[in-house]
Amino acid sequence: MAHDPKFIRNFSIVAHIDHGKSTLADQLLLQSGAISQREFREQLLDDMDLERERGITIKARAVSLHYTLDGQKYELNLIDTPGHVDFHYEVSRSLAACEGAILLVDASQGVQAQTVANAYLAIAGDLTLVAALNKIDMQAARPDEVKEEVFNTLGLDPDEILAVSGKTGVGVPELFRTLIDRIPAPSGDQKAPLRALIFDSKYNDYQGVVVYVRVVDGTIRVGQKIKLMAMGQEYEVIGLGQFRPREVACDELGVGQVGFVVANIKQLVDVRVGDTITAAHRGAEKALAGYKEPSQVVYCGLFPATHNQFEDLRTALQKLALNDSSFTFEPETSDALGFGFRCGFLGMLHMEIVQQRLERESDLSLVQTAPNVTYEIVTRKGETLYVSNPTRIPEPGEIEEFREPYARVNFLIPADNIGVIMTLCEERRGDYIKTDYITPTRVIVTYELPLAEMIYDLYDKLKSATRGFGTMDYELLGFRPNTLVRLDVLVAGDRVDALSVVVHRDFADRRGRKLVKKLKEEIDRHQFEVAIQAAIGSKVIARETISALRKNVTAKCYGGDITRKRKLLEKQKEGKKRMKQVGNVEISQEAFLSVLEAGEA
Ligand SMILES: Nc1nc2c(ncn2[C@@H]2O[C@H](COP(=O)(O)OP(=O)(O)OP(=O)(O)O)[C@@H](O)[C@H]2O)c(=O)[nH]1
Repeated sequence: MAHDPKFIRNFSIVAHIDHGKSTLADQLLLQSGAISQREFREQLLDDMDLERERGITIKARAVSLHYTLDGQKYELNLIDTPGHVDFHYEVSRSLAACEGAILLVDASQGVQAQTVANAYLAIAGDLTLVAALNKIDMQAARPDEVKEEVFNTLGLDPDEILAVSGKTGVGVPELFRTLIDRIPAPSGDQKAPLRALIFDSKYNDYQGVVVYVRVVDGTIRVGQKIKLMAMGQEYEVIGLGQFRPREVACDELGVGQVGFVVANIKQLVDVRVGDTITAAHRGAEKALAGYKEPSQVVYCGLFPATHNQFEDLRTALQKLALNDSSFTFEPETSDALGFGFRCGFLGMLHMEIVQQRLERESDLSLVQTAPNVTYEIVTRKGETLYVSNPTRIPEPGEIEEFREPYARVNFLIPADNIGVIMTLCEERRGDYIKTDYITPTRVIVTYELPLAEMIYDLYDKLKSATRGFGTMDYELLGFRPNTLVRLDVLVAGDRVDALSVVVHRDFADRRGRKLVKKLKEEIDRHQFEVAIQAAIGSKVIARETISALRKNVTAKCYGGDITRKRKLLEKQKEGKKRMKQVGNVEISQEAFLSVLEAGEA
């Protein structure tokens, strides 16, 4: 097939989570003949187990399909994007390879926080937006109102908004026509030296690194020597192809085409997403505009529950990093927990996913410390430090200014819930910015909040406060100074480094009291009395005591009641996996995370 860019369209689907992107993508494949009815039902695009279970797309994918409109054959390249707020970064990098995007909105749920956020990402990337209401087969669909919401939030013309069903396929032929009519064809220079944008990469046991590219200028050919411009490395192209959705090999990819390159690249770290591929001989002078590095915003320590599994954990992390270059890890030593790793993630959901994959794929049992953010600290000596581990925070006397990251958060909620959301944010040291009505009953409330106050449970709190109807989105704003202190915990007189947290001074006393109380509940009684203290520097601000176990209590527990005994044993077995011996005291995984709950207002 000739690669006339005139007949190529590159686009993404952007939507709020669960608004039906994957289903629509599959429907596009079905209606273009790329997959069969049976395959359609099997949800082809989400091939990771975890994704399927959780119903979210984690990694961006690119699929090429061929569609004939009015006798002309078109190549349509669909680049799938994740919808969750943690994965903004992946959305932007996928969008950079496109000229257009389908903005998909669930016709019953209406505009949600990530509908707005993702639409803005597409607009910022100068893409043509094709708005479509999805799930119009549903009884609860309310197309007219939702069109109005799209108009009020994004200013898109209601008359141009399509209505489709990814499930039944209704409206999809018209969607194809609109995509072809409205999205501009790629406009590269066929004669110029090769420039291809790397928008994703994936590790594969057989081929090494598979690089996803969009050719901007020139042509890439099998056998050609190429250079990755940022890294400066040269490789020979040993394979090229497209996903349709199965791998289909080809000899070359021309202007505007999207496909994959195999070139004997050994490790994911050798490739930088956003880099430009050019020819090794007489290549392009100037690279394409790359994009930002992913920024890890949440950190936590991961420690093997048993001491001898450190190397296993390292192996497991390295393996995972082969396919996810957006999380980081480095060795960390904790007095309390021994050897482990400090890991950085794009957000809370990302953290949860990584942890689950680790446990699932490597049979490790892990102890996780409370997540925290990175702090910017200016010392009395004038140095600026970035600290993502509370135990590394200098003593109070050495700190000139203590700064924490802030985010601007948009809550899209029913107007009835404005009050609860405001209370939620005020309790979390939020600064109110504004309220915008998108319809008389739905609003966007904007706050600026310390990131540390958001990472644990803000999302869950929002969901329960709005009975599931509220959604949120955030963008990082940078660091701001605050009166922050490190709160330490001493168990039986020893500081347990893994329990240290950073808190605002005004909340420290209350937090300290709650924390020791919570720990008292979480730590089992021992044969001796255990004191639990919260301290700032050397000043103890709260204390609880776990009294010693009396012999006859155990005797009773392990006595006649057989079901109770069994339950106890089971619980013990379960708990054992995640217990850590700290000095003479056993501390459970729950206790390590309880520092978070103690943060709740
Ligand atoms: N009735 C109806 N249900 C749909 C339609 N499209 C998707 N769904 C359902 O909506 C849910 C979410 O669909 P997905 O395609 O997984 O949504 P998604 O946007 O890809 O989700 P993420 O990748 O997690 O963002 C699934 O239960 C689908 O079966 C539709 O047109 N009609």
